[in-house]
Amino acid sequence: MAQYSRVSGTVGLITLLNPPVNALSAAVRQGIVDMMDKALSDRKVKSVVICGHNGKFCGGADIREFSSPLTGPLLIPVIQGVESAAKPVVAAIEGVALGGGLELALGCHYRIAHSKARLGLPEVHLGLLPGAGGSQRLPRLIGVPAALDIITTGRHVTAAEALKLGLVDRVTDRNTVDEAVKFALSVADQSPQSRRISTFPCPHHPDLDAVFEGVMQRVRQRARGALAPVACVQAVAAATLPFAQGMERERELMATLFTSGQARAQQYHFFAQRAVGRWSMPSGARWDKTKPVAVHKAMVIGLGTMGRGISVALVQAGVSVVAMETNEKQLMDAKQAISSMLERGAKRRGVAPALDKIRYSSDMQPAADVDLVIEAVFEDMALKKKVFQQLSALCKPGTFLCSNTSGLDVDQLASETRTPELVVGMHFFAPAHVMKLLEVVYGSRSSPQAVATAMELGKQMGKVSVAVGNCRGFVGNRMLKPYLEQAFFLLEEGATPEFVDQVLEEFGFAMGVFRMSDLSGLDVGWRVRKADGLPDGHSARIRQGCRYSPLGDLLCEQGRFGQKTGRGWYQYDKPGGQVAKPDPWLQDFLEKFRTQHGLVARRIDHQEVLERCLYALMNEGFRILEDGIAAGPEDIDVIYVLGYSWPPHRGGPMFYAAMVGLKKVLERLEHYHQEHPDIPSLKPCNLLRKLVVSGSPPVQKWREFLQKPQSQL
Ligand SMILES: CC/C=C\CC(=O)SCCNC(=O)CCNC(=O)[C@H](O)C(C)(C)COP(=O)(O)OP(=O)(O)OC[C@H]1O[C@@H](n2cnc3c(N)ncnc32)[C@H](O)[C@@H]1OP(=O)(O)O
Repeated sequence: MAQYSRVSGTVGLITLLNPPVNALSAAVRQGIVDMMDKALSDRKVKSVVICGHNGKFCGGADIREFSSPLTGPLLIPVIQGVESAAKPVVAAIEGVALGGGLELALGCHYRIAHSKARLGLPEVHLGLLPGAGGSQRLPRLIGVPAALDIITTGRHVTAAEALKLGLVDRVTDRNTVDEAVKFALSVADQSPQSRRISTFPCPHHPDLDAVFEGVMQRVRQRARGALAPVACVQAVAAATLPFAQGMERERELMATLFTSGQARAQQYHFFAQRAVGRWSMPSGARWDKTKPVAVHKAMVIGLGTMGRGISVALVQAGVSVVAMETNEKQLMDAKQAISSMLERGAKRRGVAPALDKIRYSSDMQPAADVDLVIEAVFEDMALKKKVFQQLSALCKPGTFLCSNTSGLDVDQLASETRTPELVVGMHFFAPAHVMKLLEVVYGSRSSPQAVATAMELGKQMGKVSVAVGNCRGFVGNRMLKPYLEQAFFLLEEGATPEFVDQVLEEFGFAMGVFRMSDLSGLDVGWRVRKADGLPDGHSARIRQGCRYSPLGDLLCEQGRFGQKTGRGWYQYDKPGGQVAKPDPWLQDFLEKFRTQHGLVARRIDHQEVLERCLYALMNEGFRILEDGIAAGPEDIDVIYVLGYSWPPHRGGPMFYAAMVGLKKVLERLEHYHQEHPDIPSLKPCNLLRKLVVSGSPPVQKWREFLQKPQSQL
């Protein structure tokens, strides 16, 4: 809803009131209409200010309303009503003006922003476009190139940048509403006629065609099949037409997006990202019943790529860091690298680099005086255990001990310490100062407070933290295994790496499985498999009664580790090269392999690649839910979108399973398992069967079918 009062004698003040972000629900839209009527019919009122309750202008349309039939007045006429008002209307922007919130501000005749406010049109992240006139008014106000940038990236603009762009008229450090009221008084006698953005022509640009072509090309490349970014460009292109025609085009494009499955997927992802913050543990411990401990000082042990990124993320979050590395040369290199990462980051954010927040050490002693340690040494259990033993002896009581591991047993590490309750896994993703995902892994003895502290620290670092149980590979890497396996089996059966990658990239992954494997290095998994007892030079296709593909191992035995060696599943022009080219050697190798094992290459189609790779991955997701390793499908989906480049417009693997239809997924898995009975990951899991028998409920209802979770190894 909206509140109305008359202030300073002649200013009508309308306050949007819908905590926490004053989203434009039906009641708020109706409130704006009613309060505008009141202000315009009050003879004493000469000008109007619109502001938001509690220091937040408006977070946009109420996204929750998108899933049911719209009620109340539509936002477009509400904004038109504001713009066409005969009295000047000023937007007082504090906190955020996003989406429909900024569109409402664009309907006002003047915009005053607080210096800390953020403005943006992030609809593209919800699978939409700014469909309440934003795609038409913004380019008219700030020009096509700047509008295209803001609309297609959905990024938030600071008040300072908004002022530079001409998006706001004034920026203030003082009370924004008071300033806006003063401003409204000063323009009370002026006609708003010349301030109506819908009447502006689109500013001239010498080569608009080239601008649109360039942006469209970039957007299509980045979009990976997402419809919204492309529609955003098309909508802005319509801003060069007369306003009414542009609005009609915006409406048509919006209607297509609105009913697309993609918008549903991205809106699900928006709420899923927030839902994972409400974590729970098998013991019944929960986010709202556990207080995290504030971390002022942390230590990072091991300054390889991960340790460096983690140090930077901590410093940028305002935590004092001791970065430790025993190898002096590595320590010096790390210091240089971390300083330049901090400087680059600070430059991007327009602040001073916090170089004084970090100090370096070549020994473990400073661990005695920190609140939390993140161990980020090489992924080797024996080495990590040694570090945890040392930490246990050194740290003061209450210090949280965290391991940046991508899949090792957190309970084993905890058992090396005197305080297993303070031990958790913190699985960062590379580059750790950039990637938004953090898996927080609780072991069987981790205390709720340790989990809450790691979750909160992740949030402070700007990450979306997901609490997961302790099992091999946790959630993300555990699901990756059957996915990779299927890709290897498909090669054995007749596919090529290029074809498998092409299918997965068309689906929307940033990189197909083989290009990704070349980038991250084939040797990483090989070393883990060898540590698990993989015999050298052995190419058997059946291990412990199950199908096994030795292809990756055989490539590693040839020194083909991927990009870093210039050869892997593809060939590169040099070690470290990035352009993947099909390698005739690999074709020959695959043919020989098939002959050696009596395999006849068959034609594998697009559908089989997708179904076998993705359904095997989803099936593991159902098992993870069944085992209680993830608390709900949202947790898995957030992990896959933020950490494994699953296309956001497909929601995540569990959401996608629901979109495809659980019955179909089950049938196809049954079919493939019948064809390949020696591949256990294709055997449909019980939870999937149970959901199908229960009529395939929507993904939001799956939690009702899950047993009480428990930590499992
Ligand atoms: C014709 C169509 C016209 C217009 C289309 C649109 O306007 S689409 C909406 C465009 N707006 C956005 O995309 C903004 C989305 N919100 C945010 O980015 C952040 O929430 C925000 C505003 C920056 C605040 O961030 P903060 O970290 O402070 O809070 P949090 O994200 O946890 O949100 C708090 C709770 O508010 C809920 N919420 C936020 N925005 C909306 C919204 N637009 N509609 C409905 N609900 C919203 C959010 O879900 C949180 O609630 P929770 O119960 O925890 O899920």
